[in-house]
Amino acid sequence: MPRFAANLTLMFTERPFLERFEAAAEAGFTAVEFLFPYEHPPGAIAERLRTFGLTQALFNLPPGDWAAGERGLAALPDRFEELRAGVETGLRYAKATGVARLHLMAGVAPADDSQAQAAYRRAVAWTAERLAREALDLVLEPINARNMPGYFLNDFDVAARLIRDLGLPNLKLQFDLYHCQILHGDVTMRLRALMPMVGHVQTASVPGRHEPGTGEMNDARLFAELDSLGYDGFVGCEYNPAGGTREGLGWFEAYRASQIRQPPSEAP
Ligand SMILES: O=C(O)[C@H](O)C(=O)CO
Ligand SMILES: [Mg+2]
Repeated sequence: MPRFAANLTLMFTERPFLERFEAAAEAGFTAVEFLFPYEHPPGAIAERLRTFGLTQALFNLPPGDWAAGERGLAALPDRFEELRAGVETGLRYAKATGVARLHLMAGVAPADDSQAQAAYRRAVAWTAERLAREALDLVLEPINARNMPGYFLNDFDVAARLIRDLGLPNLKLQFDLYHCQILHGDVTMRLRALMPMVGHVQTASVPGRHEPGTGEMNDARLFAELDSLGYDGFVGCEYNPAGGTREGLGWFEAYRASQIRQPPSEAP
C-alpha cells in the first residue's frame, strides 16, 4: 500500500498552517508535504513533525517571487546566484525537518529557448551535486500549462531525457499523476517506463484536482500499480478538497491502517 503524504498547502486549510500537522496526524496521515515552509522558522516545522510523529516527504526549494507570478528560477539565466542562495535556505529547512528530497522548480520561460535550456541544465546539475553533499535527492516535476502557463518544464520526456543524460544518482523525477494525465495520458505505461527514475509521486483527480477517485482516472488502480512496481516512496496528496478536508477523506479509509507512523517524540 502506498504511504500518503498530506499536502498541507492545499489540505486542512480550515486551520492555520502550523495547526495542520496535528490535523493531518489526527486524520491518520503519517507523512506530510507542502509547497514552501519559508514563512515559518525551521524549528517550528521540526517541532510539529516530532510531536505528531510525522515524516516530511517533500517541499520545494525557494521559487523566486511567487506572489509576482514567478514559479522557480532554474531556467532563468540571470537568476543563478539567487537560486544558489535559495538552495542554502532550503538546506537549512531540510536539516531541521529530516526531509530526504527537494523539488527544484524551473520557472516561466520558453521551453524551446536555448539560453533557458542551458541555464536549466546548469542549475539542475549544480543543485543536484550540492544536495548530494547532504545525502539528499533532487526531484524535477513536469507541470501542465493549464495550471502553470508558460512553465518551462512541461514534458515528461524532456525531464526523463535530462535525468538520464546527467546520470546523477540523486537526480530523480517527481511524477505527478495529475500532470501526466493532462500532458500526455497513458499514465500506467509511463509509470512503468519511468519508475526506475521516480523519486516522488503525487496524486489528484483530473480535471478537478480534487480527492482521488473523483475524476476521469481510476486513481485506486494507479496506487495498486505503484505497489506492483515496487514503489516504496511517498504519494503526495496534492489536491484541493472539494468540500471540507475531513469530509473528503473517504478515499483514504482503505489505506489508513497501512500508514506507518514513527513514534511521536517529546518536543525539545
Ligand atoms: O504544482 C505542482 O504540481 C507542484 O507539485 C508544485 O508544488 C508547484 O506548484
Ligand atoms: Mg505536483
